[in-house]
Amino acid sequence: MPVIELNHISKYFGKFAAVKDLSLKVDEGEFFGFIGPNGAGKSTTMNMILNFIKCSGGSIQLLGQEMPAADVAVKKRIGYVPSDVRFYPQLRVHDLIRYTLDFHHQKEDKKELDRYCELFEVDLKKKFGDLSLGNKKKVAVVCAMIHRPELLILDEPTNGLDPLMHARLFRLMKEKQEQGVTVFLSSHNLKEVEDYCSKVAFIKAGRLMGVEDLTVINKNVKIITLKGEHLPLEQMKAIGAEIIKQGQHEARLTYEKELPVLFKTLSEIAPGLDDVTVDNRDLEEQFMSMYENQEAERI
Ligand SMILES: Nc1ncnc2c1ncn2[C@@H]1O[C@H](COP(=O)(O)OP(=O)(O)OP(=O)(O)O)[C@@H](O)[C@H]1O
Repeated sequence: MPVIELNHISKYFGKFAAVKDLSLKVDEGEFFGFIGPNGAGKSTTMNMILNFIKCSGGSIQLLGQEMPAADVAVKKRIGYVPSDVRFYPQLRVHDLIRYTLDFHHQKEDKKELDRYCELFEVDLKKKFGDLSLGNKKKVAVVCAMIHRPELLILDEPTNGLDPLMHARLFRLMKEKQEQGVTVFLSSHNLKEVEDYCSKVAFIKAGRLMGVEDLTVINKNVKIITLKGEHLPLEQMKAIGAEIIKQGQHEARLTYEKELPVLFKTLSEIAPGLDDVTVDNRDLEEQFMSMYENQEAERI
């Protein structure tokens, strides 16, 4: 069953389309990455999902219920970490967590709270306004998880966290997903998305560029970089390689056919070149080639 279902949603700010005709399904128990360059429309999409802003068009179903009609009922089942964390500065962290639990009609589980506080080094006695950016983010993470949500929506949750906390947060999200929680997160950290997510959606200029299953995305795809005075691109194209970037003395190509054919061709062309490298394609390469090749329009 889809936990998040977006049907042709759009968001216009005046005439500017921040999100345009975006349809997406996130199934129960998935660890779903939502990636795209700055200003692509990730936060706008999340804000529409959570009914913080109204869609200009399209419809949204969350946890099987129609939004915005089911707003409060659905939000009780969701944990959310915003990209820009803002709570009342005068509130102590412990009070903030108590209010979160009250909203979700839940009692404090001391053992669980202690575990999160230890994991993220959160000081319950501090005033929220006195915390650093990273520590505010960690409090937001605890607030998002403490009421045991079925769906976690996290907007660049690792922003401001140090590498140790990055790792701890991703491990905790993975643990939640293994317990059946659906995780939907936007991120600029492609390595982490690649390591943890089962699916990834690419968004650019407000449009969905594609959804990829990360278990198959990079299988058998090679990235070949050729450097030299004369690049034998026709010979590479003849064996099925596709050019993804071409400069005067350097070209990058993808290849996903028979490897013996590739290596035979490379051994023939290598003597005329300055350098040849062959790598497995990773998410970063996929991301870069997708963004370099396609320029979506905004109307
Ligand atoms: N309230 C608003 N009024 C006008 N334009 C807006 C508004 N909110 C967002 N935008 C524009 O919509 C576009 C998408 O912004 P959004 O914050 O969704 O991008 P993002 O993918 O989350 O970016 P980042 O990775 O930098 O956080 C941007 O060009 C942004 O300037």
